[in-house]
Amino acid sequence: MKHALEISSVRLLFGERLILSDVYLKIETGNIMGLLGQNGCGKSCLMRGIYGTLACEKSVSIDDIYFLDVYKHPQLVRYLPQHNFIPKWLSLKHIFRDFRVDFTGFAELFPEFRGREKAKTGELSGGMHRLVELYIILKSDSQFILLDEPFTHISPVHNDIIENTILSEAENKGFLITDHMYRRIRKVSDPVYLLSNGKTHLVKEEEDLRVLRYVPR
Ligand SMILES: Nc1ncnc2c1ncn2[C@@H]1O[C@H](COP(=O)(O)OP(=O)(O)OP(=O)(O)O)[C@@H](O)[C@H]1O
Repeated sequence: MKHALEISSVRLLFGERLILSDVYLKIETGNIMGLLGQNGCGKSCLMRGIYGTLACEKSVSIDDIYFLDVYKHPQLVRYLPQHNFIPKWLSLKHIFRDFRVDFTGFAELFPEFRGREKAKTGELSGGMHRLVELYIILKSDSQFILLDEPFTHISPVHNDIIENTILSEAENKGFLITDHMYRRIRKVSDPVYLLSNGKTHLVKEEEDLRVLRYVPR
């Protein structure tokens, strides 16, 4: 079944500083929407605003039902924040069970985790910890997935596997992804927007990124 996440009238001010202004996005099942933008332009704030963990003016609906706090409905939306969110004392077994994600499938894709089900995330390297968080979010049973910097901290070979996993999960989900690995974002996403001066600009080709001063000329 196809679902639609619609975000409109997003406006965020910190003091006098306007961070987001009249942002509109529509993500449907099967869409992988990419979001690029300079450091500090408001990408994470936008995701947190949609998710409901940052207060801002907004209208967020899924299939025409409006939500202020969609984070209370993990079957609808899951969010990978920029920073680690799983406590270091939890075992992989515990985490995969809580998120109802199959550990065996994970260990088949990433053989270095084979036999490590009882390991705690605190025993993993930073990148492996991140990989666990990323995988359980994108494999979770949810209609829409927001990923804040999924590719950062992950090695290129693992990122190729993650890219393929996102593509296959997108058969039944909609994604909003932001990362500074803009070539990966452009490869996996369509459409791609660049957030600048609080507004979204559609990116069709690499030259647009130069014109919008995201990449150097
Ligand atoms: N609680 C807050 N109070 C005041 N300003 C804030 C607060 N949270 C974020 N900001 C500011 O809002 C702006 C947008 O922050 P945000 O984290 O969304 O940027 P970003 O686009 O995700 O950047 P990056 O690519 O560096 O992660 C930044 O200038 C940041 O300093």
